[in-house]
Amino acid sequence: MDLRRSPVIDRSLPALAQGYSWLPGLLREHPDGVARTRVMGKPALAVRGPEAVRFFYDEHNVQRGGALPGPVLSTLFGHDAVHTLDGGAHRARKEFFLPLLQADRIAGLVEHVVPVWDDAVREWNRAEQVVLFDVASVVLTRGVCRWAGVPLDEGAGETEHLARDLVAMVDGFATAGPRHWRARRARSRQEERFTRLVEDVRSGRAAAPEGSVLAAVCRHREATGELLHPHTAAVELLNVIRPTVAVCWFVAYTAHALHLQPNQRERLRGGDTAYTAAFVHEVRRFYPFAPFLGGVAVRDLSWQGVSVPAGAMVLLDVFGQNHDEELWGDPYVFRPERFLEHAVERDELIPQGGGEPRTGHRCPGEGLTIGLLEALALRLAGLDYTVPDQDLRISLRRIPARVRSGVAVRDVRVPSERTLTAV
Ligand code: HEM
Repeated sequence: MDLRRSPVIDRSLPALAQGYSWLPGLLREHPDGVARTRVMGKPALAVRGPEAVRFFYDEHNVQRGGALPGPVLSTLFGHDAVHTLDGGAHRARKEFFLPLLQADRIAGLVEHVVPVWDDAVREWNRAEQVVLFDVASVVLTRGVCRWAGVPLDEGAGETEHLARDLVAMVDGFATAGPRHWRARRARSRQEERFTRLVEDVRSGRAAAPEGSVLAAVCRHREATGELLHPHTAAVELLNVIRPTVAVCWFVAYTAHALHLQPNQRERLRGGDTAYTAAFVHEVRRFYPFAPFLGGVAVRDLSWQGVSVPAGAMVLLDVFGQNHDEELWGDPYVFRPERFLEHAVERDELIPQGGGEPRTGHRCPGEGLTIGLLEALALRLAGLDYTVPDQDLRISLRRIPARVRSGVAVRDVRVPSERTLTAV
């Protein structure tokens, strides 16, 4: 089979309309795990499975330059972001993010977010109703900014504004409608503000706490030895803050899982750390977030007997792999125990990409995400609340998916101090 003879109809728009089921549907028609299509005007190969992950993450095969469409850069990642770089330029930029993989950094972020959550819980108790997605986004914004050394004018409601903008950037990257334009405006606004912050720190008009993410981005240098352009530094600082706040998607998914399977709440309250870790993996596997990843073939390639010409797109089906029956057996059942029964291989569970985060494009925030979710899932499970009637559906046609209601809760109470201090 030759990819040059791929379908002539471009699937970019139908892909947006079909959402998460697009590539899994295509791959179902090709049980050998290889499907041909056409996106962004180019022939494209869709792949999944641990071996495909290794093929995709080998930069002698697939690179990122030119793979991400402009509308995604203008909303989700920012232009000139680390996501778009290859080779030496990528490795030099990635150096800025690598300390985030360290256990002490992960613990530091969790230690900043947890007290903010605990303070917020007291407020939720006084409110008639709170939407967990929204309040978690504010908690995460306040916590990550304190940790990263980013100043916020609390009196002016800056935390809530920033939280809304960061959520909008994620929410609007894959649609052509008003959500997309909201995302673009949010990004422009915050890039401008963060660029000013970088310039102020460099000129001494503002202080960056020693050892903070803000201080690091202001000092970081490109492979050429030059300081990052202030706009690029702002883009990369946002590439730490924004995805950390996006953990609110998983907090709402956690609440969804606890509501539909109340026994999970009891298991988490039991305080078994291995079970908590398994639960968090299952939330990241089961619930939809990143649909697929794209790269460009750097030379004429062959994958499973299919010839892939240089310049063709290669798409890694992230959602499909996390729901692949061959890998998971019962992929559409929420069952954390699966992660206690079998150790998961590096390239099997890929909600945040595959391969090695140090050398490739795998998410450098995976440890931060897991650390935060372990702490917040335990705290959420430790709370008592009621869940009024609401629309808890999650549409797989919407990218990114989210619980439609955001999970509204009432009568929030901390049943005992023991539950909170067990974290
Ligand atoms: C909400 C949870 C998160 C999800 C679902 C997520 C998902 C992803 C995915 C799918 C990728 C692409 C991997 C690739 O291109 O091969 C990625 C890359 C990235 N993520 Fe995350 N992420 C999350 C949290 C974080 C956090 C907390 C950070 C903070 C540091 C972060 C920073 C990044 C960066 C900088 C990249 C680009 C890495 C590169 O291109 O080398 N992410 N993430």
